[in-house]
Amino acid sequence: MSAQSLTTKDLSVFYGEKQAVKKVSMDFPEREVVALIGPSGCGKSTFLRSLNRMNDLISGARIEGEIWIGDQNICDPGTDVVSLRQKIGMVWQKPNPFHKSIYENIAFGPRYHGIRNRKQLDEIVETSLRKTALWDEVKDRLNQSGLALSGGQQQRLCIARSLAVQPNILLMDEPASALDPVSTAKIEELIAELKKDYTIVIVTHNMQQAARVSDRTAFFFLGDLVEYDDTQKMFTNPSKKSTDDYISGRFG
Ligand SMILES: Nc1ncnc2c1ncn2[C@@H]1O[C@H](COP(=O)(O)OP(=O)(O)OP(=O)(O)O)[C@@H](O)[C@H]1O
Repeated sequence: MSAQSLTTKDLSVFYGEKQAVKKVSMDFPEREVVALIGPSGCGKSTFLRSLNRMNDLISGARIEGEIWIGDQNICDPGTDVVSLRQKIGMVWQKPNPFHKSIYENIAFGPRYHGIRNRKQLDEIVETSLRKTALWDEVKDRLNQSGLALSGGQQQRLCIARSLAVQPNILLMDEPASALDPVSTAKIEELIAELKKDYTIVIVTHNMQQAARVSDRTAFFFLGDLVEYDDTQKMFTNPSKKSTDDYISGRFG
């Protein structure tokens, strides 16, 4: 099993008594993009956050079931969540660069994980910024604050920051919903490029975006995984009526 393979088995997530995700079993093919869609409150973000144990940070949240990355069940209590989150990066809806320079935003993670050599850090910064097509835009102002960039550039900086610690899997929670159409198109192009190297899971409310960027699509409703199939099939000939209703805008 490769470190890029991701599988959930009967994964449930609870907030106190409330069950937000109900026994979801999914396989995420390596180096493909899977889109999670569904109406507000159906558990997409909760499910996504559980994949790198971010829900641990929410008091009262609890997981049941299994999440396999390669041959490791990351729900096991002995799991090192710091190294887990290194291997499974997360990009949030709103760009959230650190209050640091562009350079330091990228170098922070590798330094935290023990890399001190300046030349090595320089290389990581350049490579990460090139992967997100940001290098040419910022190479002459690496010491400027990351917050001085445009919203779209900030989001690409945050993606570059995730890549700097060499993850295998990227989780993205509505990564373009706060961005203008041009920046959104750049993020979508970037996702298409990144899937050559990474397994990507993206939550989106934008049906066109799901259709454009993903290989497979999962439709969630009230915490259940209703349907999971090739994106083309989901958008042209879904098996379930509720999927069809949602995709064609009849509810949600
Ligand atoms: N921190 C929390 N504490 C308690 N309940 C929560 C918490 N976060 C989410 N929930 C509840 O869990 C359910 C699923 O929420 P979640 O945010 O995962 O849905 P979603 O499909 O991602 O919604 P949206 O598309 O609006 O982001 C909702 O009923 C929500 O109210």
